[in-house]
Amino acid sequence: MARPAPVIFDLDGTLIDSVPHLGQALNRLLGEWGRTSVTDAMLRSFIGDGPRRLVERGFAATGRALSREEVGPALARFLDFYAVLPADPGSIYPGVPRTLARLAGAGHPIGLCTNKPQAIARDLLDELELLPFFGAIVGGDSLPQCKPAPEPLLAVLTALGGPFAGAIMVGDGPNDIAAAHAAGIVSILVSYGYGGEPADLSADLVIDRFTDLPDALEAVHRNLASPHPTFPFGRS
Ligand SMILES: O=C(O)COP(=O)(O)O
Ligand SMILES: [Mg+2]
Repeated sequence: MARPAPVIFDLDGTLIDSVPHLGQALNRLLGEWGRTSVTDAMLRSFIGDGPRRLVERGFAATGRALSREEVGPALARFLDFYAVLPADPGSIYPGVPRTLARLAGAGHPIGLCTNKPQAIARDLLDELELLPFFGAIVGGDSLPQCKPAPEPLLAVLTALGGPFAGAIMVGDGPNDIAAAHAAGIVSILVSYGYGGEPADLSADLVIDRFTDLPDALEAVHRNLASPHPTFPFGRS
């Protein structure tokens, strides 16, 4: 029997709802600069390209954009604010721990590919008691490239002991789907995250709840084992 396929997860908007904490840190920073706060809806559209872009977008949305010289110190200040916030178990989306436990129990190698800095992502997973599930973590600062480039996904697969047949990326945004596409692996979109309209993102499958994942993986497996697979991305 083929070994279970590796499953690579995005972090923000997929495993955890990071809007409250990112919002607290960003709005503290904006407040120091005399700016108005950003709303949760704005934040959702800012997340997914790492903290530097988040900070830049926060400033651009509330007044003058930061100059190139201002971005570094503003980012450092943002990360200071963010780092002191205690991880909130309530930020984990419903069913994530038990579903990860089920996948790990079935033998799926599990990895993380986020555009958050690697150390921050690792510490967060550790505090939330999710770290033991992950055999590899690649962050937005791990490589010269970040999602939507394929390199971070391929690095996760290598770190998990790949190459593998039938690897799967699970994420909430266009970067996740594009990175999977570029890496030639199957993509599953979670519809509850920050990525916008599922119809605009050409994922192989869409799930509405994290707990739908085992059934989705089964559907991927059946598809890839069929004589005429249509995953990834309508390949025939
Ligand atoms: O924008 C970020 O900081 C991270 O986003 P991601 O975990 O969805 O890649
Ligand atoms: Mg995300």
